[in-house]
Parts: sequence; C-alpha cells; structure tokens
Amino acid sequence: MATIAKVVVEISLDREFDYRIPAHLRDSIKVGSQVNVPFQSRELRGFVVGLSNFSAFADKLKEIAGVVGEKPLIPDEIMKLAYWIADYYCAPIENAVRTVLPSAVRKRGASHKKQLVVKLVDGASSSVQEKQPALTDPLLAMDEPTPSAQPNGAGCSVYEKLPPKQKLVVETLRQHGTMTVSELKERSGCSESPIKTLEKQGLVKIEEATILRDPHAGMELLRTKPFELMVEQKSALDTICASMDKEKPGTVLLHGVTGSGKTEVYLQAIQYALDRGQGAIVLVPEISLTPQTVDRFRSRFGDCVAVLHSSLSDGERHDEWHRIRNGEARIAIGARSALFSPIENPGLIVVDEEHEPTYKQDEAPRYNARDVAVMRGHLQNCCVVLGSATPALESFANVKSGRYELAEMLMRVDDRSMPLMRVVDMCIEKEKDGRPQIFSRELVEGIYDRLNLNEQVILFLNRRGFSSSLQCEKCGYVAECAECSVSMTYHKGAHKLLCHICGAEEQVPARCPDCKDPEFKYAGVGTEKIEEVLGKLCPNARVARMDSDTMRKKDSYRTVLDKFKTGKIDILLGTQMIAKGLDFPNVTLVGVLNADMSLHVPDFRAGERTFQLLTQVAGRAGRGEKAGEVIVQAYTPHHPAIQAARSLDYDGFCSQDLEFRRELNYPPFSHLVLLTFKGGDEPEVMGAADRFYEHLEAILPASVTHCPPMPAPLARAKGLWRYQIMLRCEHTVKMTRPIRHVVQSIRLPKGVACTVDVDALSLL
Ligand SMILES: Nc1ncnc2c1ncn2[C@@H]1O[C@H](COP(=O)(O)OP(=O)(O)OP(=O)(O)O)[C@@H](O)[C@H]1O
Ligand SMILES: [Zn+2]
Ligand SMILES: [Zn+2]
Repeated sequence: MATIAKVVVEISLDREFDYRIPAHLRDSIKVGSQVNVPFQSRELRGFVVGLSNFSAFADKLKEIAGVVGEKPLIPDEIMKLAYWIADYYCAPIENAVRTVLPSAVRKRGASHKKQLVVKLVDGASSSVQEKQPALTDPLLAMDEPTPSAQPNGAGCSVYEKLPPKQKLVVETLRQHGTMTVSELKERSGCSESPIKTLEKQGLVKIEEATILRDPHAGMELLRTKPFELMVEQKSALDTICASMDKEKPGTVLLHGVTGSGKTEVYLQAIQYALDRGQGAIVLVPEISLTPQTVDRFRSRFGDCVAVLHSSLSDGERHDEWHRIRNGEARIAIGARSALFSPIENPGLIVVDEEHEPTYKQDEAPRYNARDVAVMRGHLQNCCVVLGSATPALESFANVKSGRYELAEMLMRVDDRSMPLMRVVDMCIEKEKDGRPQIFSRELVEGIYDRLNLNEQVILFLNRRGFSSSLQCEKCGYVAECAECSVSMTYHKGAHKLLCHICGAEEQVPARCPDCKDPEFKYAGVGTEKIEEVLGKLCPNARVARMDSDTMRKKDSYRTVLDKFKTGKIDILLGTQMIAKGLDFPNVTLVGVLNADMSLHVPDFRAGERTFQLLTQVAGRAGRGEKAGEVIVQAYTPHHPAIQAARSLDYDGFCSQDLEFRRELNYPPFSHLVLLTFKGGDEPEVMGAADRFYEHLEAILPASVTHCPPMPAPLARAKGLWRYQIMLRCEHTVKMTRPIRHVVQSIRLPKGVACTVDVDALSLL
C-alpha cells in the first residue's frame, strides 16, 4: 500500500510535491484523486499524479488533509495519457494534467445548480413515461436522499376523475418526464395552482434537485435512421467493425472522397460500439464550424451525445463532463480536448478531417489530438478511425508501413459525379485586360449562369480584410505593424489598419508617412473587397460574407448557414471557415480566388496544404442531384498541388510530395522538433539561442539533422523577436531527451523564453 502521494497543486507550478498519505486515507487515494493539501501557510486543491513508497524528503513531508469526492476525477487511463503527453511533447506534467481535465471541472466554483422540479408519483405512469428524467444527475442526487416514490393507488381511475387543468399537468409530465416548475407551467400553459393541488393529493412531488444545464435545450432535432449503405461504405464499416472485434483493435484510416458518406460510416460504427456496450468519442476540427456534422450525431443518438462546445459556459461544460463521467452520455463529440472525455470503455474514437492542423494545440503541451487519439486507443484497446478526403502524408505513410489499416471510398454517395475543376491562368487574364483582375471571365459567367438557374455559389478566398497591404507607389513605404514583422491589412468597413498577428489597430494615414505622397495603393485583395466587387457585378444577388470579422457573434455562423440552406442567400463568400464539412445540395459552383496564396508560405507542407484546401473547397460543389463545377483562379496553374487537386489524384500527389520530403529528410520520413526563442531584445534572443545550440549540439546523436539558430520566418510577433532551431530525426526521443537535458542545465536570460514544439505543424 503506497504511503507517499505525488501531488500536482492547482497553481501554475510544473512540479510534483510528495505528501504522506495518512493511514485512514490509504484506501481512498488513487492516481487521479483530487485532494486538499497544506501548502506553505494555506490549503490548496491538488491532484494525485503518482503513488510511491519512497520519497527523498521522507522525514520532512506534510500529510494530505483530505480527499475530495469518491471516484478519482481523472480515470487511470487518462492519467496515463497525460504522462505520455508530458513525456512525448516535452511538457510539464502539470500542463498535461490541466489539459486532460477541463478547467470548469477543476474549479470549485462550477457547481450544479439547484431548482424545484415536479415529478409524477404515480407508479403506473412510469411505463408511460418513456423518456428518462434525463436532466437530473444521479450521482449528485444521491448526496441528498429523497424519500422514494410511494405508489399510492393513484392509478388510471384517479387520473380520469381529475379536473381538466390537473389532467393537463399530469399528461405533460407523462409525455416529457420530470421537469422544473417553470418549464411545466410553460409547457402545460397552467398556473401553479393545479400543480400545488396535485401535490397536496400526493399525485406529484415537488422537490429540490440538481438540474444539468442542457446547452441544447429547446433545440429538438428530428431523429434519423441509418441509411442503407453504399457498397464502399459497407466495406469500410466492415473493416472498422472487424477491427473493433479484435483482441487488439487498431487504427483505420478512412480515406473517402468529399461526399462519399464518411459521416454515415462513423454513425453506424458508433452504433456498433453502443451495441457492444461501449462508448465512443468523435473529434471534429473546430466545433463551431461544424454545426451540420454535430447535428447529425445528435439527431441519430439523441441525449446520449454530450457536445463539448467551446462556447459552452463553465457550468454547462462542467455538467456535460459529469454526464459523461457518470455514464449518462455515452458519446462525446467536440474539438481536440474532447479526446480526454472520461468515456468509460470506449469502443471507438473517430477523428474527422484528421489532416486538420487545428488538432495541434499551440500552447504547451503542444500535442496533436489525432496522434494522442491513436495512443488512447492503444491504451484502452479501442479502435481509432481517422477520416479524411485528403489524409495527412504522415497518416498515408503509416498505412504504407502497415501501422494503420486502410479503408477507401472513392465514389460519391448515389454515384454522384465529382465536381469538374477548371483552372484559370490569371496571368493570361491580366494580359488580356492589361491589369490584374479579381474575377476571371469564366468565373463571372459561371456566377451569372447559376444565379439565373436559382442555384447557389460558394466563393473562397483565404484572406480577410479589404486589401492585404497599404503601399506608397512613390517611395515603397509599406504600412507595417509596430510589433510584428508583417504588413497591416486595410479593413474598409472599420476604416482601420489591422495586424492579423497581434490584433493591433491603427488609423489609416491620409498621406505617406515617409514621403508625404497622398497616393496610396491598396495591394492584394481580401474577402471584404470581393464583397464590394460582387455588389457591383451582380447587384441583385444576395451575398453573405463569412470570415472572422463578420462571425464575431456566437450564433452568426449557424444563422448564416441556415439562411444559405433555405435559399435566402445566393452567394456564400468566405475564408477557410467555409472550406469543410458543408453539405448543401443546391451549390453547383465553387469559385476559388487566388488559389496559389497558400503556396507562398515558407513551409515544406505548403503544397500539401494547398492540395487539401482545394480538394475540400471543391468538394462543396455538386452534392445534390445537379452536377457541380469548380473554377480555380491561380497565377501558377501548373503547380503540382493545383494540378493534382484538379485531377483528383491524391495518390499521385502523395507520391510526388513524398519524393521531395524523402530527399530533404522531412516528415513523414523524420519527426521534426522546433525550438523557438522569443524575447524583446534581439541580440539577447540570438545570444540565448546560440548558447542553447552549443550545449545541445554537443550531446545530440549523429542521427539528428540540425543547423544553427536562424531568425524565424515570422521574425517578430507581438513585440517579441523570434529565433528558431529545427531538428529532425526518425526517433523523437533522440531529440527530446537531449533538449530536456539542456533546458534543465542552462539558465536562459530572464527576458528570453524557449518553447519546444514536437511534431510542429506551424513553422512560422
Ligand atoms: N448510404 C447513403 N445513402 C444515401 N445518402 C447517403 C448515404 N450516406 C450518406 N448519404 C448522404 O450523402 C451526403 C454526403 O455524405 P457525408 O456528408 O457523410 O459525406 P462526407 O464523406 O462526410 O463528406 P465531406 O468529407 O465532403 O464532408 C449527406 O447528405 C448524407 O446524408
Ligand atoms: Zn502586430
Ligand atoms: Zn512614400
């Protein structure tokens, strides 16, 4: 029996502290338990992250004061996952623990709310009352025992004799189950008096109970039934179920073209898990951007889905988490952190759009939820499905090496054809008109055609604002952010210059600050400009713009999509917000403006990103009866990424890109670790990076590819200078172990911070 507990306390310390476990607590303290401990002169809340019988400080240890709650808050397997994350991603364990347990659950404040609820006391009614009183939390209800319901003979005959108002109240309760007094009044349209009378007669009971805040209250969805699967869907489902049946289930990469019905496969695979008595977790890249997908899960499985939405209040988040912890919700769906939902006995973890960089957290621990999902699957004997129309090259390589199984769906549902993609060379367009064009003739004609046919159009440009920079034609002055090494973007609506890195705002100067020339040129276009041009090209069309400038409000995304769905909008214009997941059958044209923009990023994944983006956006067209068309405008139309997207050649693109990566020893042929040093004083940052590198170089194994520190592509951000060291090696530990050693052995100057990014996705 362990006598020492390693405790991480709930203030920002990346250390564990040893505490003695008093004898009376030895049975109840487990890894993951929440405890109160004396700390300096206070008492703090902490988590047990390890147990032991030894401590280097054995004679000086303080005792744990008490345990909070019965079950450990963090289940064992999730605690193991936290350790793995801390180790693999070179992050403090405390950070990893914070990551696996939502702050809303960690905080004491977020307690359940108590309300008065009305319950039927009629024993006979329980058979009518099919829907469980799903809103009460059994775990917490047990803390305050209420006398159990006594069937008091109030059977059908009593019910028949009730006056109409009271009958209505009983009927409402029978139909909808236990509810709050106020909800009952609203639903039945009665005042409180018939409820009170019923209570006096002993037919209903009014009591205080814990109400779980249901973030989806009032949003009943039509329940859907499973579709009859297409041949490819069936065989993909079989592969997944066969994997679940294995003693050691594995990871399945579901490569399905856009519109091939991947979501339906996930739904049926989850049903299979539920039938086996298991739960499931579904990860989506950004939950606020995938309302359609989330709705499909909720309308298939109803209340047993817990949606972990980033816009939930702390209270709602806390309640959803407990609904999972106590088994009421069997399916958790959400963005990357939903991976740590305490689903007991998960049978399936789905990572939708597995190639999405948003699965990587950009603060410590810098974990990739897709890769951690595979790890969780491994730890819990649970099948993991990674789905995408454009799998990441890392996942593709894992199939080639036999680590993952492959399920392919190359046909769209109902044999709908893939949209036809045309690439327009904008250099030729420019020559025709003698000046750069925003819209090619093809695209304009395409838009006019669709508007005439009452069909819908999606236009995609991955840059918000009006113009990307403000430039003086005379002296070359460019308006730059004072804190970051990027040019300011002109936003016409706000009439301001904005920095897209740090958010700084500036007034638009009336003349050039350098040469005083009043002729400013707006270079590059953003969505705001496109909106203006569209207004002139087709003044009668109803256009909606979707980017982070217009989508500030909580529900605006859903509202606009609803309008688009019901045909109240003709043209949907937006940034990458509209690139994925949308399923609108009446969209027959997708236009991509400036498709090469994403190619000109100093990142070896630029080609892959461009290919993925084009394929995903194009996939929004032709999802209904009518065929779809895609018009892509580019200045480098022959780039392999654009051509591969045009000819729907995923395999071809991969083979070619892999060749280049192999030559340069880039992922997936190696793992990549990026060290970034940041600070306000450039020489100091450079000096710190150099010194770090000297120490590191001395102990790095020969198999690690590396070179001396260099200024980051984004050389300065938010007032901090940035220097980087990039390391590559087939084995991550060969890099992380020496890095950890240097981090612990040298002290950086106060003004310089170093971040370690294992398997970095952003190289800026
Ligand atoms: N077996 C089926 N029979 C009929 N319709 C289906 C079937 N499977 C899926 N669908 C429908 O086909 C459409 C496309 O399916 P879904 O959105 O799941 O594709 P997807 O592969 O997830 O697409 P994307 O990756 O482009 O978002 C949806 O409207 C869905 O309801
Ligand atoms: Zn800035
Ligand atoms: Zn000037």
